[in-house]
Amino acid sequence: MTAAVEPTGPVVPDAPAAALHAEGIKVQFGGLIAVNGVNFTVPNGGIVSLIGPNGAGKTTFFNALTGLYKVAAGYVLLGGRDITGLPPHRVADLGLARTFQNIRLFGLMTAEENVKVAMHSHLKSGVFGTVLRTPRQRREEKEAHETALELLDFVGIGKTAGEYARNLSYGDQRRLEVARALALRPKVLLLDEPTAGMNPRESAQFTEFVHRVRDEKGLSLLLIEHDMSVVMRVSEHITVLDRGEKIAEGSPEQIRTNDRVIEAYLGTAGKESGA
Ligand SMILES: Nc1ncnc2c1ncn2[C@@H]1O[C@H](COP(=O)(O)OP(=O)(O)OP(=O)(O)O)[C@@H](O)[C@H]1O
Repeated sequence: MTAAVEPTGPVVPDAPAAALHAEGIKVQFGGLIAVNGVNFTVPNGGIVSLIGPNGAGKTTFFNALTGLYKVAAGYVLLGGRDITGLPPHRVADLGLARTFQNIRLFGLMTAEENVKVAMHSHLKSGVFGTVLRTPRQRREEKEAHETALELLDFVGIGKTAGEYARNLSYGDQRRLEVARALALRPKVLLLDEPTAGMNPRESAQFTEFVHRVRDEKGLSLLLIEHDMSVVMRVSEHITVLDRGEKIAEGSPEQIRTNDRVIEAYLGTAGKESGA
């Protein structure tokens, strides 16, 4: 593989040609092994879901991928580059962005300001530019304003640009989180329970939205999702965790009919959920 010029992390020569690849990931909290030797791949342009019962280790695995938790063993490759052990902000700069299970917005900032804050790492003007309001800084401000509005439009909440984040509906706050993650210009986007709290209509629209994000922004996506009807509709590939271990992976059809998955998680509800 050819080494792209990036500021950190060695290029691993035989890394699988994937957007994101994790190998042998282990995360421990004292004596508890929350994730145990998990291998995992998000193909370029793929939409992958991570599912499993409560406490299976899904969020812990996400946190290990994004540098929030330290791994006890294993490594993570983003586009073939080793990002293991890098702090979350470096991981985000290198192209792995995420949303959180519990929405993390600045409630007393407007929707537009929330998106602009995320763009900060891409702006070139330093402290002096900010203080002196140089022409470059004014130009960047204008561009940031336009990009923020474009992103808000893209996620379907352009009209709320001037509203405080805390006044938006729950579904719109989730969309704002996605806009903010997209402002980082990621290569891979991780969504942690994106439809939690959405009404059935919003959940149904969400499937189409995820495909649009992938197609129009050229991203790969990884989701943790509890709503099985969403999982089965949105995913091209599903990985199932149970008690920290990967117990199955495959297409929605393969997962729906996998005996081990049915026993551990889906029960009859999984068999009944539509494709
Ligand atoms: N910060 C932590 N300290 C100690 N134990 C933790 C911590 N975070 C998670 N755990 C434990 O690790 C295991 C995996 O939890 P995790 O939250 O990753 O599961 P999950 O699959 O995301 O569950 P849910 O679907 O309920 O969000 C659980 O036993 C949990 O109690």
